[in-house]
Amino acid sequence: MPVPALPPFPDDVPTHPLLIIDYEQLKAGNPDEIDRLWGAATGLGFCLKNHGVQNEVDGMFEMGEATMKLPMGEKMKYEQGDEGTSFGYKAAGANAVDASGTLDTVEFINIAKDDAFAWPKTARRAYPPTVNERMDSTVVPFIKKSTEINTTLLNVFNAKLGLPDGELAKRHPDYEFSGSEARTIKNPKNMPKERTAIGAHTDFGSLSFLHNRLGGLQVLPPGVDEWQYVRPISGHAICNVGDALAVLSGGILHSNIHRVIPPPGAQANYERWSQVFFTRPGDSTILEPLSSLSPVVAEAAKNNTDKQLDTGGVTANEWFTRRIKNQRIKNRKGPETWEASRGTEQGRA
Ligand SMILES: O=C(O)CCC(=O)C(=O)O
Ligand SMILES: [Fe+2]
Repeated sequence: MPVPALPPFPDDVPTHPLLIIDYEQLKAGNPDEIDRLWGAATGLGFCLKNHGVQNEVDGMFEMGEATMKLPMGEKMKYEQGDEGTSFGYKAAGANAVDASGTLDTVEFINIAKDDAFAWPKTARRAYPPTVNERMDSTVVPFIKKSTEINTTLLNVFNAKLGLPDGELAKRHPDYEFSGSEARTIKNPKNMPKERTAIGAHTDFGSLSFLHNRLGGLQVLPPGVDEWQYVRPISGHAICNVGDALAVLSGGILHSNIHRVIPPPGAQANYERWSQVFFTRPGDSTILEPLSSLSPVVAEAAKNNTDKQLDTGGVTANEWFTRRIKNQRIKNRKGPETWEASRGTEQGRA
C-alpha cells in the first residue's frame, strides 16, 4: 500500500533535536558511531537511520488499519482486560492520561513478542484475524528484526556500562516470557488541539523503537518546562530508553518523559498512526542497579540521588503489571490510582 501524502511538519513549533545514528555503522562495529550513540543515549536522545525495517513498519500500519476497521464488538473480543496485562486490543478511552482521570483518545493493538516467536503456536493469547493473516509476512519479521536491533543497542550499552559481556542481553532472553511487544496506535483526525492522546509517561521497559509519520510526540527534557515536539523524519526510528534500563544502569541511562497530542498545524486533519516495538526485560528480572557487576554502575548508583530509581527490588513483571493496571480507567479510585501507575517520571511531570 502506498504511503499517503501528508502535509509537512510545521517549522514554527518548538522541537527537540535527536542525534541521527547510522544502524549499519553500529552493526559494523564502527567505534566512532558507537561513541556517538553513547553520547546521544546519555544525552539528548537519538534516532536510527538505515535500520532495514521500513517495509515491515509499513506492513504493520496496514495491519493496524485493517484491525481498527473491524467492528467494535469484534475488537473487544481481544481486549487487554483490567488485570495489568498489556497484550491485545485497547479501546480509546480505556486509560487515564492524568491524575484527574481525563480519558485517552488512542486505540491500539499490542502483539506479544512471545506470540510472534512461538507462531503458529500461541504463547500468550489470541489476536484478531487481521493480525493472524499477517503474522508470517509482516508481524513476525517486524518483531524479529526489531528485537535484533534493540539487542545490538543493548550490547553497545553493556560494554559502555563496563558490564561483563552479555549481561544486559541475558536479562532479555528469548526463552523467558516478557512484556516485550509490538504496538500499532491510531489517534483519530481533527481532535481538539489540547486533547492529550497519550498522557505524560516514561516507557516501562528497556528500549522502545518508534516509527512516526506525523508529529504529535512531545518530550520534556530535564531542566526544560515547555513540551518540545520530536520532528518525524521519514524512514528514521525514534529510540527511547525506558525505566528498566534507567534502573539497571544506576541512572547513567535515563528514560525520557514524553506524551502524545494531536499533530501540529495542517497535520491535525489526518489520522495519526504510530508503530512501536518495546523491548522489556524477562519477567523475573529484578529491577535494581547492576552494581555488583560493574564499578561504573556501582559508582553511578551510589551518587544517584533520584529516589525514583529505587524500585524496592521488584521484578520487571511486577513493575510492568502495576503500571498498566493503574492506568486503566476502570481501576480508577482517585488521583492515587494515577500515582500508582507512575514509574521513574514521578515528580518530574
Ligand atoms: O505514538 C507515539 O509517537 C508514542 C507512543 C508512546 O509513547 C507509547 O506507546 O508508549
Ligand atoms: Fe511511550
